[in-house]
Amino acid sequence: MLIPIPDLLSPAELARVRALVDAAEWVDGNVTSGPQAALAKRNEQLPETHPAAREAGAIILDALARSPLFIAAALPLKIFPPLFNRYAGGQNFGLHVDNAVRIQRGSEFRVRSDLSMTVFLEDPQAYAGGELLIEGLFGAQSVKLPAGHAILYPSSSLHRVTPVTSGARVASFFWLQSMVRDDGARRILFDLDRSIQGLVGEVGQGHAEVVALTGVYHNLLRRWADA
Ligand SMILES: O=C(O)CCC(=O)C(=O)O
Ligand SMILES: [Fe+2]
Repeated sequence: MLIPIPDLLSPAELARVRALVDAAEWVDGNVTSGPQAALAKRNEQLPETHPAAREAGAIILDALARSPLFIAAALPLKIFPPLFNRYAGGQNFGLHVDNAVRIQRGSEFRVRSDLSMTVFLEDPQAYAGGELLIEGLFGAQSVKLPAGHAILYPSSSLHRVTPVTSGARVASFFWLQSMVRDDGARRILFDLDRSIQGLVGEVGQGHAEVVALTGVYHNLLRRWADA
């Protein structure tokens, strides 16, 4: 399931993140790749431990924590510290699948990648190409969102970034481990949550059926969640 998170970053947060990452020194993106991704990956990245990446990453993590849509869709357990990439001059990332387990450099922190996320940090009009193409059951979907918007997609899906033929595409990307590992189960919970929120808008939080359905939601979550 592909879930766009519109306006994840406020304009002020976006400006701050861009000021931080634009001023930093970028390196070859293959510093964090495994051997297979290295064949496919042509871009630049901020080093994982760069102070600008840490500070900009913290802004993104704060934005995620206050997004009800993100929380409902991802049911996050552990989030890998956000990384930053940039593509220009024809750079691209060929078809690949993300590593199943990510280990943070110099720490014990490890995350099973259930979901991958890209936060777009440049306006789509400012560069040509740079679409994120994600393959799924219903074919490939092309994603190129306004700056400050994000896309959440299953880490199990094959995906690629098409060549950026003019301008530069700047983004944050990272992985997360969900409390609910199975994509189908997480989808059911998300649909149920959205329906309950819709009903709350119609009949109010205290309505008996809303209370009962909220119970169903939590009882399913209790069955499926690792917390
Ligand atoms: O740049 C992107 O949107 C995705 C990057 C990506 O797929 C990766 O680093 O594994
Ligand atoms: Fe990827």
